[in-house]
Amino acid sequence: MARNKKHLERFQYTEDNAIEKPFNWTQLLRLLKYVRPYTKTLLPIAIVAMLVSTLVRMFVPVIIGRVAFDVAIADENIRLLVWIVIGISVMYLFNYVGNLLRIKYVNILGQNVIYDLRQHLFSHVQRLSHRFFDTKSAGSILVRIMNDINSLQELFTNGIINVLMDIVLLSGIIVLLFALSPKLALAVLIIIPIMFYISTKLRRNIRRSWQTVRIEQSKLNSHLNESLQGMRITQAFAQENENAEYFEGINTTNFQAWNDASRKSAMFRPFVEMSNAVGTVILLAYGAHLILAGDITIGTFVSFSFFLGMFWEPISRLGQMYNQLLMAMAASERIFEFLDEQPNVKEKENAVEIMDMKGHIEFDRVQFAYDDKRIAIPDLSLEMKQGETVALVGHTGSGKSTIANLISRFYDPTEGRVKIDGIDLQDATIESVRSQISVVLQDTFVFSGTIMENIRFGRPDAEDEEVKEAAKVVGADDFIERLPEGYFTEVEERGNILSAGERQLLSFARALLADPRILILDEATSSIDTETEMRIQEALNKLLEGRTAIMIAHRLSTIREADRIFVLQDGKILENGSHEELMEREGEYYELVKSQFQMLDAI
Ligand SMILES: Nc1ncnc2c1ncn2[C@@H]1O[C@H](COP(=O)(O)OP(=O)(O)OP(=O)(O)O)[C@@H](O)[C@H]1O
Repeated sequence: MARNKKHLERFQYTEDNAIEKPFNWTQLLRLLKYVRPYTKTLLPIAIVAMLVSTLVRMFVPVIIGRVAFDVAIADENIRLLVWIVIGISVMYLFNYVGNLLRIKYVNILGQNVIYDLRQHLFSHVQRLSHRFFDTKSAGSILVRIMNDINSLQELFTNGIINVLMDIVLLSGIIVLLFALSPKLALAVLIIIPIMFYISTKLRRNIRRSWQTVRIEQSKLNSHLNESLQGMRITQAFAQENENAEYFEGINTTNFQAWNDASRKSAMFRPFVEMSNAVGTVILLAYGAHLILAGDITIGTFVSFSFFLGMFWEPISRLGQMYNQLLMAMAASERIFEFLDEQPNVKEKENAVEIMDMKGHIEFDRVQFAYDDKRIAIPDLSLEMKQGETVALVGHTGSGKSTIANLISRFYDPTEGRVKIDGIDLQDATIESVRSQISVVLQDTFVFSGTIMENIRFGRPDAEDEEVKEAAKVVGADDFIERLPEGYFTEVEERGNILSAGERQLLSFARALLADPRILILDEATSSIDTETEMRIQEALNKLLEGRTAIMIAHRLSTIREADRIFVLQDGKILENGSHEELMEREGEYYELVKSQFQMLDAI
């Protein structure tokens, strides 16, 4: 059994997925702020509609008991009885219309709030810095924007109004019961705490047990899946017995979870019926006694029996609502955690626009660390002149991409300054910096849409002709024209119908269209074969013309033409100069080139 437990440790149910959290007023008030824009429009309509239908439901039993029974029937007044029937029918009509309007407006309100919240969260997440995305998986962000917000839907659609309605209904009924007969009211209301217990505690207990069942089932599924996939290995190592023991452990836990949940569920209905029965017995016994003693009329007794049947619904809903609130606490905690996240790269209030960027880049004693533990760049000073093509080379992890990230201001240096045209990037507006810099990455991201739209992403206001021209310059139009619908071919997200090289040509076109002052090519030519490479070398030269360009490449053949090459190691510059100068020096660069040639020779 100990072994089974060890095995189970592999399938942890993490705290991040907590389904419920304790109730928290501050959080609830913060959530309710999203209703504020509708407090003058949708909310009042829904509340009035709710009040109308609730009042009808509250007064009909009194009219039936105290007027129909005690007056009309007692006096055999048929005329009055007919009027009562007509009156109640009209009231029910109001009730019907009230319900209709309440449900309609409550749904619109809920949808609006969910829409606002999702929009707010998405635009906030979009503004967060790279550092945030470094530490969060896309999946976990997706879950918060979709599932967590969805789980608040019920709270905002029915929750708020239902709570109001149920509180009005319950307190109204209690007041009426006391007005009709305080003694009988006291006796009958004993069942309310029992009902509360059933609807909150017992129900929550049941729900949690079913959650455990689901968790156990998913563990069982994962284990089964893994077992079947690894069957050959299991058999090859003759581990069937061990495996069967593991399986038995998970299977037993699953079985126990089911038993527990079914046992608790089975208690629910009998409990509800029992509490109703207790109420009925009290009403019948004590009510009859009071009638005989002349304390209450038959009509009062009738009203009481109507009201008794009306208790369960609001109490049950309030209990359910409370449980839902605890679930909303967990979801909103996760949502607010993201909303409270501030971008690491902040814009100063008096930030300046870098107009007509020239592209002169300077690193002034820059230090940078992604986290507290490791320093990616200890102390770097360098200069890239306007219009220069600079190549960054060095082993994996030497800091090439980090330098590019600092130029685009995806991160701020921990110390020192990065300047463009003499302006410290931390004093400039983010938009003015990034809009004049283009980054072409090795893994080109293709959005779902047409090829045309994907290239136009570089400059949304570009005409079709300009898009085509850009594609032509980088030599991408050949393959685009060959696609079934040319520029209007739809590519799915990530562009699976295109080869890696084609995707890269596409990103060149995108960058050219954007016409940036600074161009960063991060391993951008790695997926292009040697033949295509030669073909686009010329195009690349066009792309680089008149701009400052930073090329990051492992394949040293692509950077031979660069004006200057920086050789990096551990975030420091080992040497810099043109290809010829560095080859002559026979230093680190020379070694790198030599080792690449040896590798090629060996192939
Ligand atoms: N987002 C990140 N979070 C934490 N550390 C990072 C992150 N990105 C890079 N690093 C670390 O910073 C150092 C420099 O990385 P960088 O990506 O700049 O290297 P590189 O020279 O571009 O490498 P490669 O050639 O493999 O792309 C490495 O030690 C790397 O582990």
